[in-house]
Order: sequence, then structure tokens, then C-alpha cells
Amino acid sequence: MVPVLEVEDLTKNYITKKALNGVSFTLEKGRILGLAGPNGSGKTTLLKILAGLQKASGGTFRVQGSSKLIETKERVSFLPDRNILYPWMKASDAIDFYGDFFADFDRSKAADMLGFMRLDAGERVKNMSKGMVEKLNLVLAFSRKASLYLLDEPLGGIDPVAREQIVSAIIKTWSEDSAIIISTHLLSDVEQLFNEVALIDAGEIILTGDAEALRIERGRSIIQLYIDIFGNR
Ligand SMILES: Nc1ncnc2c1ncn2[C@@H]1O[C@H](COP(=O)(O)OP(=O)(O)OP(=O)(O)O)[C@@H](O)[C@H]1O
Repeated sequence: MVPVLEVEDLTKNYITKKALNGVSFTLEKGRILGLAGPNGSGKTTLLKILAGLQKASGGTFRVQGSSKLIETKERVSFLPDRNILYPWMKASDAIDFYGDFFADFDRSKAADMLGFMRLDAGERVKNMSKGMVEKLNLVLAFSRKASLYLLDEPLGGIDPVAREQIVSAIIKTWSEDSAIIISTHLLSDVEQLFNEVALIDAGEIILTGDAEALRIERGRSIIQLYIDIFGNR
């Protein structure tokens, strides 16, 4: 079976900085990978390259076996770490916008998810709280029938109750035909979702593996493991 994602030796050089330095990993269908690392370690850069929004300086990646950008973009749904919707839009406008733009957008799933998140289709983005906007963005990203979902800090700035709703929505609505990468600093809130973990530091993956195997082998939760590795520097 072809993996959903194969990343090989990916690098990204900005003028003054190396943001990614030889990142390689594979992700199979039905798996959720937690991507964690300190600020500036390269998480967003990696996700943007996989989403086709930035060009790598070197290396390759394949989504469902294809490295053609036009195909990888079609197969990847990206939730950016900041809101990209216009303030004047109602939730229903945002759904129409995505529905028109993405051929794989499932409007009935979006309507169900809106209900689950207790969002009002007539509410405008400018009148929504930060948590509501984040939920709406998640509804949009998750209502595409993608092979790979990339969620960049989906819980940033969200209160604990809304975080719980977002995690539940991911569990409830995710189709195991696909795979997910979740980049987050809020490990304790989402580590229950992870099948796999990758810790990234200065553009390099320094630890990767099956989440449960790591917990058993190291006798620690993923958040404790993270603190052990990054806490004493
Ligand atoms: N457009 C850019 N030009 C120059 N350097 C950049 C640019 N974008 C990111 N960088 C640098 O690349 C490195 C990786 O940034 P990136 O945003 O990928 O980190 P991150 O792990 O997502 O950080 P955070 O956890 O703070 O969101 C950082 O050192 C950052 O300063």
C-alpha cells in the first residue's frame, strides 16, 4: 500500500536561516502524527511546503505516491495557524467559498460539523470569538475529502472547553482513509489523538516513533518526554 505521505530529505533555506535540514519520514493511512518542537523549529515551514504554499530548497515529498504539485495540492487540506477568512463573511459564505473553490468539499459534512461545533451559519467572522473562528476554519479544512490533513496549531488561543470540542470533532469526523499531521504546543490536550510523534528541533527531526510504543518504552507521556528533551536547555 502506498503511504499517504513520504518525505525525503526536505530542506528549506531562507536567506539568513536554515529552517529545515534534511527532514524525512513516512505517514500511512489511518495515522495521526503529532508534530511538536520549540518556537522557530520549523513546524509551520514543513506544513506550508507539504500544503504547496512554499517551495522546498531541496528534497522531495509524495502524497499518495505523487510528487506533482498540482496533485499533492488537491490531496492535502491545510488548516493554517491564523485565520484566513474575511471579517465580513458569514459562516455560510465561507462554506460557499470553499465549496466553490474545492471540488472535494462536502457541504453536508460542513453543515453537520457547524452544528456539532454549535456555530451559527448566519454569524459573521468579525462577530465571532477567536475560538469560534478557529472552529470554523477547522470545519472548512475538515470538510474536504483529502488524503492528508495538516492542522497547524488548531488549539492556539482556545479555551479548554472549546479545545475539548475541537478534539472531539477531529475524532468524530475524521475518516481513517486519510492521515493527519497536527502541529501543536498544547501536547497535553491532544496527545491522546496521536498514533505517532515527531519532535523537531532547529529544522531536524530529533525523535520519531509510535506514540504508544514511546510512552511504554520511556515510561512517560509525550508531554513529559518533550519537557525532558527541551526543558533543560
Ligand atoms: N519568511 C521567512 N523568512 C525568513 N525566515 C523565516 C521565514 N519564515 C520562517 N522563518 C524562520 O524559519 C524558522 C522556522 O520557522 P517556523 O515558522 O517554521 O517555526 P515553527 O516551529 O512553526 O515556530 P512556532 O512554534 O513559533 O510557530 C524560524 O527561525 C523562522 O524565524
